[in-house]
Amino acid sequence: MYAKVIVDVPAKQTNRAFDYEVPSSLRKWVEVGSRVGVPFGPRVLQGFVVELHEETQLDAKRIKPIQNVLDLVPPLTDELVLLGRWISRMYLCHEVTALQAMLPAALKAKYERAIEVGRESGEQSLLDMPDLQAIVAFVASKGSVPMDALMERFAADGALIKQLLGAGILTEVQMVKDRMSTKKALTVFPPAGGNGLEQALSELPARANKQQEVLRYLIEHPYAIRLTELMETVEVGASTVKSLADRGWIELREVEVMRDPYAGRAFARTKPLSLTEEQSRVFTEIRDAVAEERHEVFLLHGVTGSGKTEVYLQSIQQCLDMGKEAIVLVPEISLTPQMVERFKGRFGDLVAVLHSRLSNGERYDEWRKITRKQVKVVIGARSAIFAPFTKIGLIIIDEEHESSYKQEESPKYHTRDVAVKRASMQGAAVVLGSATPSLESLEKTRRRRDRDRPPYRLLTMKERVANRPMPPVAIIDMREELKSGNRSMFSTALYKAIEDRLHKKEQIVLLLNRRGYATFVMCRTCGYVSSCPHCDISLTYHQSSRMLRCHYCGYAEREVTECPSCQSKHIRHFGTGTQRVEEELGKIFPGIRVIRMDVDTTTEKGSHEKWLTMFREKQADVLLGTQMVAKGLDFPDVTLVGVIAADTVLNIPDFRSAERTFQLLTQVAGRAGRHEKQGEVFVQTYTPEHYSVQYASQHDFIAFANHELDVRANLGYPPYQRLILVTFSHEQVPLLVRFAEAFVMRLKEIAAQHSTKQIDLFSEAVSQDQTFQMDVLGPVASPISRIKDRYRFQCVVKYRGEDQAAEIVGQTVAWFEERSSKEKLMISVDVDPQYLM
Ligand SMILES: Nc1ncnc2c1ncn2[C@@H]1O[C@H](COP(=O)(O)OP(=O)(O)OP(=O)(O)O)[C@@H](O)[C@H]1O
Ligand SMILES: [Zn+2]
Ligand SMILES: [Zn+2]
Repeated sequence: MYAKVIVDVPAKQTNRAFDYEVPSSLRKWVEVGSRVGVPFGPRVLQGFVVELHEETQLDAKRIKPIQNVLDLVPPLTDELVLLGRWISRMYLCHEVTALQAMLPAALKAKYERAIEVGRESGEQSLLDMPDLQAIVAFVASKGSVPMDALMERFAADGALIKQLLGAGILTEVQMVKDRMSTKKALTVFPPAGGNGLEQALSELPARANKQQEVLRYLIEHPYAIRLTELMETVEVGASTVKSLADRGWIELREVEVMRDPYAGRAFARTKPLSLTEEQSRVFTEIRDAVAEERHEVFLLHGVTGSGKTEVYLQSIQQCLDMGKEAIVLVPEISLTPQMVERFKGRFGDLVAVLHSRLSNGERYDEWRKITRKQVKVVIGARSAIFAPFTKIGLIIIDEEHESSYKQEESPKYHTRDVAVKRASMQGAAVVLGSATPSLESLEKTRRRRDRDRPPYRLLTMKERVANRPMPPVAIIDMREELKSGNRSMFSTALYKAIEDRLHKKEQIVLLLNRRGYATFVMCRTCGYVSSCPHCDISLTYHQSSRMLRCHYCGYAEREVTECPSCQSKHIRHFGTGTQRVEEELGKIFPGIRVIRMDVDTTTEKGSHEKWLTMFREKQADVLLGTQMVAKGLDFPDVTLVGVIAADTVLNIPDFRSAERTFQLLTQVAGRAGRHEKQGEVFVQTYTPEHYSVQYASQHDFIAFANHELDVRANLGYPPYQRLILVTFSHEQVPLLVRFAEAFVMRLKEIAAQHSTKQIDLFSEAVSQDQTFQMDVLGPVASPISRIKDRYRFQCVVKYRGEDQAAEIVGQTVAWFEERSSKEKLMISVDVDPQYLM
């Protein structure tokens, strides 16, 4: 038997499957999706088996055998292997990069060197020396000894070991292992039924009372028990238990244990709520698709507080009733304990949770619950879409519009599109839920090709549950505030409202989508702006450390009090960041309790959850933060939401700014008045007339979407045209420009050849009626024209007609890499980019 193996080297030359022989001893174990160690040139590499064949096209004599198999059960399924290939073509990455992304970090390979007894007979005369004999005997007895261990054991005999290696009596092998091992714990095993323990008890001397206690306990509870647990229960030391094991009465051995990040937390079980009319209409549609095992994509547009989660829960129940599995994706920052609780509360131990705040070990163990089929539901961020389930009935993506679903590093996949692809491979239903759906998804519910149905189906929930009203939103024109002499960052109305809530002991959420203290430092005399010496962006002032920091590369310098350019003392912080607001609140409302949540206060593990718990327990009056406070939170006592400056996002030069502004305002407004108490929202802005601000204040997503879709159609932006962003970087500008221009020229040539023939990459995605059309904009300097001393140029490929463009760009990159390999030029390709930076 022969295997096609993708090796663990993300490079162009190795981006294909290589043939290996499957030795008969490994035949039972090697499957598609297995990780194996294979000889590759002088090394041994980890690889993934992607195909198995009885025959090979190559010269069988020259094919090397697979060295070892890393897993008893393959970590990837056939389907994930195919999905990996799809991702590598769609998003132009190496196939192994896509496959690696599907595995928990614990399964990343580690290469170890070990010593074994060699096959060659070598100079056997060496073995007449007793010292050498001892070493060889030791290695032989172990089979294989890690290099370090051998050197440690025979520390004085380095020269001898070398001699043995040189003679081929010992040989060095490279081994591939997992970076993370399973966690083991010493466990006590009494004999079956406690047999013989009574006898043991009678043999113990009277003064060994601790040992007696242990035996008595085990006679009553003749089951395996973790050593630490036994020590705690009977209040004895480890040595007491060990001495019993030494006498052979009980057995003590290491057993694998699972790290459960939610161990010890009790989740109150919840029952399905009786659905509102809107909920039940939507649920029926989803349930039918799941019940009929039909692949269908639903876009669930439900206003904030309309009860989308309950619909998800009951749809999952349907899935479980049919013996199938479900994946729930949630943006990383919305994956709070509160969120987990809602799922664990309904489905208990059938739920595994995967997110980046888990340690590698915890994540690995959660992941293994999936491969062992101990769980049926996975809830997690982005990468949970690769959960190795085999019978998926339903995939839910909550807050589907979130840009964090797009992975920023290679593989730069969009989770939503991967989910739809995976669901189509398994015949599963997909629910994309949001109060502010992405325009890409909305457009797919409207698109009509010939007489076909649109690719997605729109489901709508317009009302909050229990007839709770949407909170009224007041837009406050900050220019007017200035005119009337208010120079503070709080308008009079917002100030009064905060005062009122403090008085009533209700809670407040304040949003400012900018961290730090001020955006930048500028000299009022000469206009000098402090900027990063390595990147072309201004530095941000951080009050607590009194430092200026670059948010791209981490560069930091001391606060300046004098302009480095003109020595003027009129150098000041401009703009407002969360830290500034916190300080100001303290000044205006002495004694106010503020929790600030932004990247700077949530780096520590668990800090995000800690802040939210404190706020829930009403240990603070105000939750102030960046977009982190806008999403998914459900606090009954929040009756006021204030947006300090709606323009922060609007002013970012990106074609999605209006959409992001609308989403952010709608999401944060949705935090108010979700329970019995009525809520109120204030949006401060310098551009009150902007349609994104206006429609958000009216809670009118559809009107916003129609307006914005018109804008996009006119400018030829997504969702009507798709984009690929190609970024070039190099330390020297002239070289960079030459390369970028040559690239674009070659790209246009290749595209011209393609427009005449139809290429069918993945047939279902290629539409016949949309003729392929492609434009290349640029090259131009990137908006951030330098990062870490590398200059950046970019070009944007705009196209219609689905996937061919990726293929064309891929060919151009390949052509290019062959010609520029010595030049240290870096090219990065982002298909469907979320930001054009
Ligand atoms: N059928 C129902 N009967 C009673 N209460 C319900 C029902 N459905 C949902 N709720 C409650 O309504 C509140 C809002 O629901 P949920 O958080 O699911 O809304 P959502 O649509 O996810 O909102 P958001 O988009 O803002 O996160 C929750 O407290 C939930 O327990
Ligand atoms: Zn100056
Ligand atoms: Zn920098």
